[in-house]
Amino acid sequence: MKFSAYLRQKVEGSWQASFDHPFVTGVADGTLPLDAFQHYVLNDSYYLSVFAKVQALGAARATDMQTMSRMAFHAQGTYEAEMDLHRNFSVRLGISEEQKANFRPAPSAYNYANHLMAVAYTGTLGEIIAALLPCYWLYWEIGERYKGVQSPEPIYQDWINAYGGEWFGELVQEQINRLDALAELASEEEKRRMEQHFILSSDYEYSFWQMAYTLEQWPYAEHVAVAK
Ligand SMILES: Cc1ncc(CO)c(N)n1
Repeated sequence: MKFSAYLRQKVEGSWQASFDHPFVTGVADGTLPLDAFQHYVLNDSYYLSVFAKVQALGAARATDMQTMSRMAFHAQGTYEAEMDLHRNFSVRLGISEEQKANFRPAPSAYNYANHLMAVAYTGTLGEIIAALLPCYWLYWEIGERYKGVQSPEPIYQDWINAYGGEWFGELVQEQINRLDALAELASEEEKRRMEQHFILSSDYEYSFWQMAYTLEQWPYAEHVAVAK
């Protein structure tokens, strides 16, 4: 069995929970409150800026020019495609400059980003890809599941379309193949760490929906109390 297939099996439960999460089903059927999506967009913009940095750190860790160039291309892609999408959402959701200026990532977004950063600075390229892969792969599966779905909310429809696109599928497959190639060369000990990172990232993906859906804040958030 390919290492990617082995990992996919391991996270069946948490990925299914993501597919069934009211944030995800609410995007598709339009029942998700817009303030939850706004909370998601703000936190995801922060998350994606770290995601791109980790892709670039992966580029720096590569031992051949081809892999380095591809990882750098992926970092650029995150910046262009995903940040573009988010800029567009920010305008349509009416997120103000003040909201952006005062924004602090919620605990779950901050923890997930720091998990990726820790792996980027301490792990091998195989470990970095393993930590990044659920972000790609889970969203791709969501995009596939909701292909053909027409959400009553046009903003949500654009989000669904972004992850069901052909261009995204190709990027995901490339990273799955990269993970399998690196796993072939990895020791049992390294593969064990790759598995841990993949599972932890999958758990954080689930937490991210929950964070958005519950409008998660830091327990002590004076600025929120003052604003109310
Ligand atoms: C939290 C999260 N995971 C994955 C993606 C897809 O790249 C995203 N935009 N945000």
